[in-house]
Amino acid sequence: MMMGSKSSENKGLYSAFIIGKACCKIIFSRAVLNILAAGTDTTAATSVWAMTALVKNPRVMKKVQEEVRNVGGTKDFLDEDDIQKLPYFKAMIKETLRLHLPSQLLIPRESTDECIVDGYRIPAKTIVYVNAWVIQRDPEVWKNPEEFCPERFLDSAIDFRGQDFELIPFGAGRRICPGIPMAAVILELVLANLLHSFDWKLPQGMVKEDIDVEVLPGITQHKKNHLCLRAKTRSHILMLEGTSCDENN
Ligand code: HEM
Repeated sequence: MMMGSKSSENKGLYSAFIIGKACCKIIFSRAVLNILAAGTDTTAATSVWAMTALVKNPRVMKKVQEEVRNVGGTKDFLDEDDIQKLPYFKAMIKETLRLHLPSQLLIPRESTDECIVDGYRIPAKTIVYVNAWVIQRDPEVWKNPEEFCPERFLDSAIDFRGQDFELIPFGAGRRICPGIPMAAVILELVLANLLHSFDWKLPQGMVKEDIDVEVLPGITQHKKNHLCLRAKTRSHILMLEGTSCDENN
């Protein structure tokens, strides 16, 4: 994608794109937009799914909050160093990405050579779709796959960085998500601080069974219906209201 122009040499990526033809600007802006879309939508959706899973599983919510608060103590803000001391919290994020991965299908691949997968012959040059959602709920791999149970990762080396093919919310191989470090830091900081600073209650009259896990159609799997919760600090209750929550409050 780098544009060949002597004057663009050593002037950085942006110069390489804009010097020359107008279409280079378009390519550059599309590339930036792609990164923004790929990065913001997915992390936002995953944060909502994590909170959804936690309010639906009060046992996990209690356990993860205890861990976060033991480490956070009276601090106002948990930083990246604090988060390294939170094994259960990190396991909770893995479990969220196992059950509620934002991209269910990975980027399509083309097979280079003929091969046999599980008895099926895949000719060369076949477009192959990898369904990570199905892999991550495979009962032959995961015990009680539908259950939200971070404990499964506590004594396990399985990670989401593309080496363990049973957990591939960021994909694997050459086209693996390049945003993993950024996504991990954002998810950890956002969720740890939400759990540290607030208790999360359902709107009056609602029980956890009322919270659905329906998904909006689209490339990124967003929760279809807004997650509406009351955030309660130690000293007072902050009502977090969205327009769609009004009827519940
Ligand atoms: C929870 C957060 C995220 C999830 C679950 C996620 C997931 C994915 C997946 C599944 C792919 C396709 C990988 C494959 O087919 O092997 C992908 C690609 C990509 N992701 Fe992410 N992503 C996340 C956050 C981010 C962030 C924060 C950025 C950038 C700041 C980012 C940038 C990209 C880009 C540019 C690609 C395309 C890579 C290519 O075409 O080769 N993603 N992501």
